[in-house]
Amino acid sequence: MSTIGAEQALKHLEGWTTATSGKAISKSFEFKDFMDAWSFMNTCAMKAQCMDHHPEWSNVYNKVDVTLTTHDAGDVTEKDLELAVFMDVRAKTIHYVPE
Ligand SMILES: C[C@H](O)[C@H](O)[C@H]1CNC2=NC(N)=NC(=O)C2=N1
Repeated sequence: MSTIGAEQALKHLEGWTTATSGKAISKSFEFKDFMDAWSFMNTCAMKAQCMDHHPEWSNVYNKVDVTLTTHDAGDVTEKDLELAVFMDVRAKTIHYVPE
């Protein structure tokens, strides 16, 4: 996996910032309610599992705080960028329809 570093990754992303002294990237996502936040996390969890690349994140009601880094590399890699792009697309398209 190639290390690209936070600064390089941020050139391709909107709303993300550097974290952990440039060794990670972070973003806070906000949704309509808990179900939208949970739906977002559910989809991203499946993507993360498929990639074998897992986010550090926390959820409070409609907010999800995400930090991405590659533990094996100790830095930001293309895998973090791929997961960040997936999260941004998912956050934009999310639409929870209650029963
Ligand atoms: C053994 C397993 O493939 C590794 O521990 C994976 C799991 N998920 C991971 N997730 C993240 N974010 N970084 C890693 O280096 C990593 N490594």
